[in-house]
Amino acid sequence: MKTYFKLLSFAKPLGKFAVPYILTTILAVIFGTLNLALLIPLTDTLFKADTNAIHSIPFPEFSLTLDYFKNIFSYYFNEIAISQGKFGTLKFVCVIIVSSALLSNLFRYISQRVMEELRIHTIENLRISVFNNIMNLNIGYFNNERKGDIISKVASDVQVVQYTVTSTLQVIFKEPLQLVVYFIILFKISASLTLFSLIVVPVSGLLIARIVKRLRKQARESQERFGNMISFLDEALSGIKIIKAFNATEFVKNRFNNENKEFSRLSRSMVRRQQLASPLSEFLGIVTVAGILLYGGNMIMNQQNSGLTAAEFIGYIAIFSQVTRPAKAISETFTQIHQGLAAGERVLELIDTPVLIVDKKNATAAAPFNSKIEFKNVSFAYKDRPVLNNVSFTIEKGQTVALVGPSGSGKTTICDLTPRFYDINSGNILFDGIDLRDLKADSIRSQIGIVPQESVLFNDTIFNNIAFGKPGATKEEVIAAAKIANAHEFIINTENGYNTNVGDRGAKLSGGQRQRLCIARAVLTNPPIMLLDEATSALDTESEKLVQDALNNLMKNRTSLIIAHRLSTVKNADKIIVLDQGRVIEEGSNAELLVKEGLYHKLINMQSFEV
Ligand SMILES: Nc1ncnc2c1ncn2[C@@H]1O[C@H](COP(=O)(O)OP(=O)(O)OP(=O)(O)O)[C@@H](O)[C@H]1O
Repeated sequence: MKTYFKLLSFAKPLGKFAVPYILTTILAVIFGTLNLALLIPLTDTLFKADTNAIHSIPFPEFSLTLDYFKNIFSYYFNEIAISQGKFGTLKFVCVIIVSSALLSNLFRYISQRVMEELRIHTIENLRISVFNNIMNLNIGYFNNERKGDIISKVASDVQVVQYTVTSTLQVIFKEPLQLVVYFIILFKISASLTLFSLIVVPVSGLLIARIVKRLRKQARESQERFGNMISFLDEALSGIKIIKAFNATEFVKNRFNNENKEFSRLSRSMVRRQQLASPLSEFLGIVTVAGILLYGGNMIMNQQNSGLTAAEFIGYIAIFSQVTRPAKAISETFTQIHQGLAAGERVLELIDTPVLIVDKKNATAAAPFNSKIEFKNVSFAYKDRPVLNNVSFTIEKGQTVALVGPSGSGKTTICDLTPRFYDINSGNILFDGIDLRDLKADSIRSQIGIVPQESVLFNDTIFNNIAFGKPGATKEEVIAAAKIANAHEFIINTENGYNTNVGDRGAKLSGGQRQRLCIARAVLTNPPIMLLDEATSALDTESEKLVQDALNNLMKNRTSLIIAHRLSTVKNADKIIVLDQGRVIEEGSNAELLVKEGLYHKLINMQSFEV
């Protein structure tokens, strides 16, 4: 129930929808029921022996009861029967039946429109909240979650919530109201028959509750399986080249098929349960109608003093046969709501995941960078896996600092800590002497540019990929950045120049071209500090030179921290930090470190760097 109300809170402002919905639904229910109740005078007229025997009745006195309205109807009905005869009365009843059917359907249509509005509005809000929260989450969250699962929560689970949880809103109000109104009329016609029929309702309720009990757990499991399938799909699509190169298509297909089979098994079992509820309640409904036929028919046949006329009995059966419809709708909703709630829980988990890296209340905006970044006794662990141990070093403004060390020594981690993608466990990272945690994260990140090892491009035009970090950048600015990044020449030779689409993750471009676009993007935002992860993938000499020149242009007049993979980079760096197993073990210039004959010397001798 908590989940349900939490999901409903996304329907705000509920009042805007609730009032018109309730009003139109009440009217639809009233006219809908009237329609059926009119069967009684209709049958009465058809089977009445003689209208001449009818006498005038007085106009009823006003009172706010059901009987008053019934008496008004009887009055006019009587008058018409006297003046127009049998056929005239029949016409009168038919006109009223048609009018009330028209009104009932009109109001039902309006109420459904309001409900659809509410449904779409709620889901829109829910989707925005989920996506916003995902974007706000810290990078660490994504290391532990499967991308496909997140995708399936946003894409599929939100949809399930739409079709189950919000559709129950309709059922929660309308169907019970319809049931109550039907039962009022039924009681009015015959209290004893209605009491008899009421015995069956709790019995069918209990039976259905038993059937649907396991549904929620199954629904959750099946949604998780679906998430796995999307993950596989995502991985398979991104790694299609490798899959083919390693002849692993069969392996990947099998993995996907297994998940798919398991998902289908769960879906089958769930659907069977869900579908059992509806025929069961319908069957129980028919059993009740048959019971009433026996019981009520017997009353009439024996002419017992029940006050029930044949016409009333037919009207009664007609209305009672309609009772099963809202009852069925309610039972169906109960079976579906489990699926909706399970999906809702998964979506809410994502919305409620706390954003771990948030600005302190009194955080200030960092002033433009003007002196140094300092790591002071920094220790850091990914969850409980220690990675950096008491790391200290300084990057002075204008310096180029190279990080070197064996694989897994913690170079990337240091680069990720500088823009505060993670919070450290102990020590301080100081930006111009102020701890990162006392500054607004945005104000630091806006002063840091990142060129990752693997180019990150979006399926968009070249222009938009470059202008990504600077919304509203002009064409001239983008071209100037592309020129500095040695990218302009190749861009204007593409099919549509700056408007060429780069394909999924930049698939339509070469590796060197992708890198140069990423460099152009960094140039355009013009940050004073650059974090660079040098690409290790071998490019041909021509392309390599273009990229290297572009990087040199980018680093000019900036402060740079580089994960170095090239000999030229380390040689030209102002300072080299040598890491081993999360510790800084050497620090100095190329010449100083070579003299020491330590790890750096060893790395050079092992030809760990590309020339
Ligand atoms: N998200 C993560 N969760 C847990 N452990 C991680 C995570 N990312 C990295 N590590 C671990 O932290 C250590 C340092 O990783 P890091 O990526 O910083 O090394 P690196 O020096 O950049 O390595 P390489 O040169 O191979 O890129 C490694 O042992 C790695 O296994």
